[in-house]
Amino acid sequence: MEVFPKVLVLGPPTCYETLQHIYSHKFNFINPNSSDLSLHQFIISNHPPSIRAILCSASFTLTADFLRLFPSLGLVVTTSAGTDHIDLNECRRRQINVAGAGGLLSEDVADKAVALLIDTMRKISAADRYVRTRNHGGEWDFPLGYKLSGKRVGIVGLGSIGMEVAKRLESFGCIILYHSRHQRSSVSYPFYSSIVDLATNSNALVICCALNEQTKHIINSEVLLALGKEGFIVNVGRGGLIDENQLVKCLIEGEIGGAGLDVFENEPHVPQELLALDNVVLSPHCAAFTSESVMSLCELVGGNLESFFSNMPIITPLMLD
Ligand SMILES: O=CC(=O)O
Repeated sequence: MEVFPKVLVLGPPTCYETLQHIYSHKFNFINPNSSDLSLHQFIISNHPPSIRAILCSASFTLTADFLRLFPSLGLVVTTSAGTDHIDLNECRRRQINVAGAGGLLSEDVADKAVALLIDTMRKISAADRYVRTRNHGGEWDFPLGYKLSGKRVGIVGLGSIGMEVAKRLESFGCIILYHSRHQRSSVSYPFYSSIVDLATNSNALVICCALNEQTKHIINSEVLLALGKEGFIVNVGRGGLIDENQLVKCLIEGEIGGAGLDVFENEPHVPQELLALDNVVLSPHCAAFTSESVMSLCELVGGNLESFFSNMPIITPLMLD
């Protein structure tokens, strides 16, 4: 009987069902989330020593301790653009390859960022609620939103997602400014090394950088106050980039104009206070996923696994130096 390489599935990623369908004749997917195997049962089983690859989504945290359960591990494939859920130091130390989504999700995330910005500024979701709850006759008297065209939008993190956001917002007539780890010589947008200065000079901030020790709570109360009462913030990065308690406080006290949030600090928990605010648009961490991106992810993940198990270079390696 042919023995297929074992791939541990954690998360499980949105594309897993399709992937399983296409690749179950090549890989032995082990999904401890399934009804017949719990994670604990899996860990104490005889599987861990023979696991050579892990497939995960951003919702499963791969700590160094967890990775140490797999002495033969050679590859981690994540279906996410972000890699903050993986202990990259441990992967580097053990020379475990890490494959990410590359730039595959950038366009979808950028579309969602722009949608959230327009939604919060033009009150689209609030208008929808308004019509649904007042559709019994009587005058309409809906509050004014803000024009997007001509606004100064500060992008935090001008990587592949940030660049797609900039491109889209330029075509809406916005003026793009940015903050990034380094100034980029390939763009002429004004660069701000200080995020408070960026906020002071922006009507809206779009947060698209990676979460790491340097960027945790990069958006704190000082930044939010600098953004101001008519300023808007959109987060399609990670919840931990914003000090959520301070964000909630600023929204309640009217210190900023509104927020469009795809991500939260303690997912799937969303602070109760946000649910009651009409100037906040909430989304369940799904900016990256469309029918099309999930199909493309399947192909990419399958390609990365096939390359790894045939000793070829993986397609979208993360450079761990
Ligand atoms: O959040 C989703 C991703 O990182 O792709």
